[in-house]
Amino acid sequence: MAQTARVLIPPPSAFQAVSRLRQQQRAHSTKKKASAKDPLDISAYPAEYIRNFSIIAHIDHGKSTLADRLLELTGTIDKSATNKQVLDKLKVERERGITVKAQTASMFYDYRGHRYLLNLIDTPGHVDFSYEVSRSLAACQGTLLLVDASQGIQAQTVANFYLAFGEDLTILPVLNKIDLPGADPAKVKTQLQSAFDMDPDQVLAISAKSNLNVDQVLPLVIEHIPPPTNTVQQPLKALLFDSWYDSYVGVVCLIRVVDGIVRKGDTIVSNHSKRKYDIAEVGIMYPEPTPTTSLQAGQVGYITCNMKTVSEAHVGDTFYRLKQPVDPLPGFVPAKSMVFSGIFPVDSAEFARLDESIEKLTLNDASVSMQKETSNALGQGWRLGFLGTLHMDVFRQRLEEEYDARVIITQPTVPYRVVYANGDSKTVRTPAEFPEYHEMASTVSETQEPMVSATMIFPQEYLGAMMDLCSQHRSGEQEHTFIDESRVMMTCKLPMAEIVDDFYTQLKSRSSGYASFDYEECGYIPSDLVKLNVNINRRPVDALSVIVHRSQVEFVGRSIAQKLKKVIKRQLFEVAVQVVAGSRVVARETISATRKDVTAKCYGGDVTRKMKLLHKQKEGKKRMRMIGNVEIPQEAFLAVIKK
Ligand SMILES: Nc1nc2c(ncn2[C@@H]2O[C@H](COP(=O)(O)OP(=O)(O)OP(=O)(O)O)[C@@H](O)[C@H]2O)c(=O)[nH]1
Repeated sequence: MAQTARVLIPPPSAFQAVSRLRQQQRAHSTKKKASAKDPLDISAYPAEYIRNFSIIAHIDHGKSTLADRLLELTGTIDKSATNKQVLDKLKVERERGITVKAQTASMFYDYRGHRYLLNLIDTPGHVDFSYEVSRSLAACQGTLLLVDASQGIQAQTVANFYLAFGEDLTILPVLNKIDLPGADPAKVKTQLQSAFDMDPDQVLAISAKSNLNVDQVLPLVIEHIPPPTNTVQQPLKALLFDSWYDSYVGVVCLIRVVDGIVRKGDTIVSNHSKRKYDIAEVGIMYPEPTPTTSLQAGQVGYITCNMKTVSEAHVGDTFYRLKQPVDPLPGFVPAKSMVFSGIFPVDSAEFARLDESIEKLTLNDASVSMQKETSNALGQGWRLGFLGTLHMDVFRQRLEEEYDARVIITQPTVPYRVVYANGDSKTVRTPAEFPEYHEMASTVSETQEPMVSATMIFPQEYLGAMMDLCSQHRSGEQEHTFIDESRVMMTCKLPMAEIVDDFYTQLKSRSSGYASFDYEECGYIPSDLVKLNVNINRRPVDALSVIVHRSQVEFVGRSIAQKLKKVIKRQLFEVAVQVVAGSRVVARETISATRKDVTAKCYGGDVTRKMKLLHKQKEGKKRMRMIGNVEIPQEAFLAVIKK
């Protein structure tokens, strides 16, 4: 029941002051957390006055901008110019202008005489991060489906709609960017009607940038999204849906309290590991972690406890109170890695440090799978599984920027399957595991590759170019339908290996950026696969091996040899680069001999200058790998990845 008289949180103006103070604290020192303050009492918010919702959309349709506006409107953050995209917290997100990690923020909002506690989850738009979206949706009862009024429905609009639909959430369509001259709200409303059977009259049209109609968003949320169920009297049942590592407080778990109540000092048990934890702090993301006296049924917030290692926070886990076990929540289907790549430290002395960094980073990103790997050429490293190539690239960037790591990433591969003559089969995640040429005929009965079902949406004038692109990437039969008079939705099956390569870049360039793309995995088909090995001066460099379809052997082989020729520096002797399929040389390049004297330009005396140059050369060499007697630069591995 409503207990408005007991609202103990400060009024919005005081919140602004707290928020401002917090920002100042953040700017000057990151040492002191808000935990020094008295905890907020949010027990006066029963489920009835809570709304948990997310914003989903295609990439760049304005989710983070709308989230900013809502946080400003509720006084959760200032309207200052520095408060841009506050929920895109990672450096990589700000640099690339994309959301990679779903973020939660709580707000208080007065509506029709009541104060509501609203929990908003901003989700990523890119297909590689859709796992983040599905986890976030498990903490919500409804979602805003945001569509750019100038671009209309795109591939991830469709994919995200079906994710939310599958979770049985209330979906509220919102058109954004109606301030743009190219915006055509009427047309996009028709698209929403024909694609999702939505009533055009129920679609709210806003501009998150200019604040137009943004004040109508939260009333829409309160009136149409159902509150969570009020089960505060029942034993504690909480879903762990996200977690991260904070260097001051350790592991932070984001939870949705489904039943009961949880407070500081309680002892809870993880259903996954059956380990006990004492809760050190509970709180809400406001938008920074802000302690509260409790979290109760329907509320979304964080807990910190005595979790020692980052791997203990198992996303999808259910927590319950000690001695009061409950039926666990269904959790999540584990994210399936689509792209596997080897990661090795540039300097092998950094292995232990990199191991720790990767472990921390994978806690913040449960969709990365990890296993140790040893390469003849690169030493000890890891084989990591990612959801896509952007995901892989973002992971690498975060390792380098947030953990100051220097790594070599090998050519990504998809999980192939090898069926042996004796009936056994195995999934192959690295070229090293793939049978050699001579073994194929005697022991292997079939090789298979994973396929995806791809959806593309684009203006109809690009239909020919898109059909061409798919055919060149070994697509199956293509089907297309018109979603309005000028836009086409095309679907087809493609080998996953084709899309981890440069498919997306080509799709964008051939459609002048207008085509959008989404895919989901759809099983394996038999495929004639061949392993290509690279020999440098007759020594195999296992980290450069690739698995390709037989039809691509010559083309890929030539391209690898040419790229390596460009990036491997000339040595004091001649270097032969060979790409081989079994004993057959598919392509060969020769790098002629030279001698590089870095001090050549230093005429005359200054010995310190010469020393400096020689030292610099030595530093540069740390980024090299010796394969036999040939130095291979880091760029060689990157060159093979890039087309
Ligand atoms: N003109 C106009 N531009 C907008 C509006 N809303 C957002 N933008 C701009 O659109 C771009 C993308 O906005 P974001 O909020 O980062 O989009 P997003 O959906 O969060 O992006 P991802 O998280 O990467 O999927 C930014 O340059 C915004 O300034 C709007 O209402 N009008």
